[in-house]
Amino acid sequence: MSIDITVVSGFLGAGKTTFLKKVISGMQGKGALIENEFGDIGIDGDMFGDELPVREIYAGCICCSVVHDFKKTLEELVSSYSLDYILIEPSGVASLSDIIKICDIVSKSSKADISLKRLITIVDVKGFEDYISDFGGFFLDQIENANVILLSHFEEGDDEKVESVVSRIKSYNEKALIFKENWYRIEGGEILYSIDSAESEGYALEETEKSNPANRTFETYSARNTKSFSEEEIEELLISLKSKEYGHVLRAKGILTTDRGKYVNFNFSQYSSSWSYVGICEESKAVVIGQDLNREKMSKLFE
Ligand SMILES: Nc1nc2c(ncn2[C@@H]2O[C@H](COP(=O)(O)OP(=O)(O)OP(=O)(O)O)[C@@H](O)[C@H]2O)c(=O)[nH]1
Repeated sequence: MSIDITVVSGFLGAGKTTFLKKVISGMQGKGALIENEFGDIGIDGDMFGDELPVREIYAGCICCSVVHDFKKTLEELVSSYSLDYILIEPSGVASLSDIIKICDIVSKSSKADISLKRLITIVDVKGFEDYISDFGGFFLDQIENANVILLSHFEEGDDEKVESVVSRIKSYNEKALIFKENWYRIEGGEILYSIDSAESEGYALEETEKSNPANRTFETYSARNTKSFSEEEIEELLISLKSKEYGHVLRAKGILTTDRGKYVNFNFSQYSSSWSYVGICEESKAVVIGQDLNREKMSKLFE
């Protein structure tokens, strides 16, 4: 029996973790998840509770600066645990083509029967144009090498925008299955069924012109044991991260405590932000990814 690998890539905040959380319960057999975060602190791993074993690799991308950790983790998983499937969530700025290559190398060296079953990229409709023009080197590699593309961050009535993004995606990758429905509103098993019942073209590596490594293009700020916030202050925080006051913030997320002793999960990108109450967490923490970050101001905000 082969071990099916599903890679869920997509730019910062596209919805990778949200997608995985939805579909995990519909996966058949015994599996594990490799969760990669560009920031110094893992946030997403906590979102999976004990649904399946999660291996977290953070402080860089599994395709470059922490590639050895990734190879080691993948080798160990394929050779020691009789798994049926492995899910991989690379950081939002990872190169999908490099991850495919690493999976191929591990497949050959371990003699394990690994099948790259789903190479999924989630495309944020709202951020599409800006991400192509500002970070094309990272973003296009994810689009060109996917065999399934899902769209995120759009609502009913956005049909024109969706069609324009779909036709741009087709110009970069005409073979991928583009799933136009709003998966965010669909039950996990149904999404998997739709993806798997469509004919897949397999994959052919596309060599995108390489950009600078992610750790030379993006920087991160992280904080543990962050201060407490009122609900109003959390709203203000999400608005203020949009201004240039803190630098060019592309993504921020974390777990904060409120002045009423509750825990809140917050999510920020330039195109959407939200927060919601979550159960008791081990610690409060925040991670910010961007460019020219103002660390002094950032630490006043969180610490
Ligand atoms: N409205 C809407 N919100 C979405 C959609 N997809 C994701 N979100 C929200 O966007 C935020 C970020 O989603 P994540 O799943 O954490 O994104 P990610 O790609 O894992 O983020 P990073 O790995 O940190 O880059 C969360 O608040 C999600 O609930 C979507 O299609 N529509």
